[in-house]
Amino acid sequence: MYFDITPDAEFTKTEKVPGPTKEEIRALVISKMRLSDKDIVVDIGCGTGGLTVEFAKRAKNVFSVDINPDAIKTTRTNLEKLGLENKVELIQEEGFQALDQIDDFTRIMIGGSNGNLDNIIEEAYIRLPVGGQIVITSIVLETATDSVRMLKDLGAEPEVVNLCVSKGVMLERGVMMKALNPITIITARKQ
Ligand SMILES: C[S@@+](CC[C@H](N)C(=O)[O-])C[C@H]1O[C@@H](n2cnc3c(N)ncnc32)[C@H](O)[C@@H]1O
Repeated sequence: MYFDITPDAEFTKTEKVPGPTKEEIRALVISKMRLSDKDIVVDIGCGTGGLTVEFAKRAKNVFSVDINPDAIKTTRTNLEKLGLENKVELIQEEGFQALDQIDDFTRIMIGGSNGNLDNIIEEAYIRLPVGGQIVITSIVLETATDSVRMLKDLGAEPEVVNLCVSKGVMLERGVMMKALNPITIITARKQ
């Protein structure tokens, strides 16, 4: 079982793709996903591959989806760098449409859903097996409130956690705490 989280600085980044989910946030997402090595994970909005690499270290296999071809390229680069490419199938597609191509997933992470959040959540939740887990990260408040509404409509009992992380910057006169963007994490277990 892996306990390490890959440091942010180890990821290859590109200007055209948002950077990896920060390592402290990734640590909590991994815990909320309740992953085992039997799980089949879908990562919608894989971006730089920050979460995909964490899932690949721990799960049986991973399907990573992004609408942006540069994100798929960047995620591939990061998987290869860490020797994890064999665990992951990359799909360049809109998240909702990609779900049609993926069978028997047991965990789903939604980290990007522009314009299609409701459809992705509904399709994902309905297809998860009982005990399966859905996790959504949001920087925009509306994504969080829409996710909660949608999950409640589907009969789930969502949990909501807001994470405000500050990191120390070493100055000559001391340590200055610098705040990162607050992230809301919504989690639900399929009932
Ligand atoms: C904040 S980034 C995710 C970062 C990623 N979790 C990581 O750790 O590297 C969001 C990503 O979602 C993708 N995205 C947004 N809407 C999407 C959709 N409807 N379908 C698929 N991907 C989408 C964007 O292209 C972007 O790469």
